Amino acid sequence: MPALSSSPAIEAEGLHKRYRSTIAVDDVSVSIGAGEIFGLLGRNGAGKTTTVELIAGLRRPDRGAVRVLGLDPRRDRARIRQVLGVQLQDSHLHAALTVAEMVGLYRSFYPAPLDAAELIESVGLTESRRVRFEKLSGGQQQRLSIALALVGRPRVVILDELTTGLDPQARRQMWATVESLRDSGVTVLLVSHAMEEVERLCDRVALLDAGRVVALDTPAGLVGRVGFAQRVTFRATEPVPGGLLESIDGVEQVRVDGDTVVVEGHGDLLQAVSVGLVRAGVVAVGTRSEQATLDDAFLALTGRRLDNEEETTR
Ligand SMILES: Nc1ncnc2c1ncn2[C@@H]1O[C@H](COP(=O)(O)OP(=O)(O)OP(=O)(O)O)[C@@H](O)[C@H]1O
Repeated sequence: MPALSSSPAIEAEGLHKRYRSTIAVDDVSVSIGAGEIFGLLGRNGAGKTTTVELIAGLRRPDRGAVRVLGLDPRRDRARIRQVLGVQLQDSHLHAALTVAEMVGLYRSFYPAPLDAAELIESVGLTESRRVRFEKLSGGQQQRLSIALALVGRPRVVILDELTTGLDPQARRQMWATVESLRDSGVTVLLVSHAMEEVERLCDRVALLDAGRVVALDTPAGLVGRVGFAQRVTFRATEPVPGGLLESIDGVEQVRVDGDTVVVEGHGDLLQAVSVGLVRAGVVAVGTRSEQATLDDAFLALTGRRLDNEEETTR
C-alpha cells in the first residue's frame, strides 16, 4: 500500500444508489485525506446515510467505486474491519448485554483494543457500565455505539449523526472526542444535519442535496459563497424612508417583513446601518447582527434551509 500521507484515506467515485423509484445517491465522488475531519451535511433524506453505508461496504452501489485506505470495503471485509470504525444511526446492538459486556465483546474482535475502563469513561458511561443496553437512554445508547466504533483503534471512523439527541454537555464531550481523534491522526467522516457541529469540527464539508454533492469546500469557503458576510435585523418603529438602507455603504440586500427589516451586506454593517438610521431619525429596536453561516450557504446553493421545518424563505 502506498504511504498513507500521500494517498486519500477514503476515495469514492461516481457512487450511485437507487431504492425502487428513489435515487438516494446520485453520482457522489469525494476524496478524503488522511487525518481529515470531513463532513457530509444535508437535510433529512438527502442521501447521507446511504452514502456512508456505501463507503463502509454495508451496501452495494449500483455504480461507482470505493476505496478505504486502499481497500475495497466489500471485497476486503476482514481487513476493513480492522481499520474502519463505523457508528451508524439506529445501531442494533445486543439488548440484553451491559455496557461493560458489550465493550468486552467488541474488544475481543481486535488485536490491540483500547482500555475498556478508559473508553467507557471517555463517553461518560462509567456509572452505567453495568446497565443493559435496552435500559440505557437514547443518548447513552448513542454514546455506547460511538465507543464501539472506536474500540479497535481504527484509522478511519464514520460517525452518523454524532450528537443527535445528546444534551449540550454530552455534545461538547463528543466534539472533544472527535478533536482528539484528529489529533491522533485518525480520519473522520462525520454525517450531520447540525451545521454548528460541522462548522466547528470539519476541515472540509460536502453539502448533499437530493443525493448529489452541491458544493464541497472548507466551512469558511462555503460561507464565503453566500454573497453577504453580515446580516443585521431590527424592528423599525416607523417606516424606513425608501432607498435609505440601500444607499448605505456595504448593503447588498434589504428585506422588509411587517415591521422587521433584514439587511445583508459586507463590512461593518451594524455600525453603518445604525448610523444611517440615526441620521434619518428612525428608531430601531431589537437590533441584532449575525455572521453568515453554513445554513445561509446551503440556502444560497439549494434554495432551501438545512432546518427541515423551514421551507423556502425567499
Ligand atoms: N432501505 C431503503 N429503502 C428504500 N428507500 C430508502 C432506504 N433507505 C433510504 N431510502 C430513501 O433514500 C433517500 C436517502 O435516504 P438516506 O437515509 O440516505 O438520507 P439521509 O440524508 O441519511 O437522511 P436522514 O438524515 O433522515 O437519515 C430517502 O429518500 C430515503 O427515504
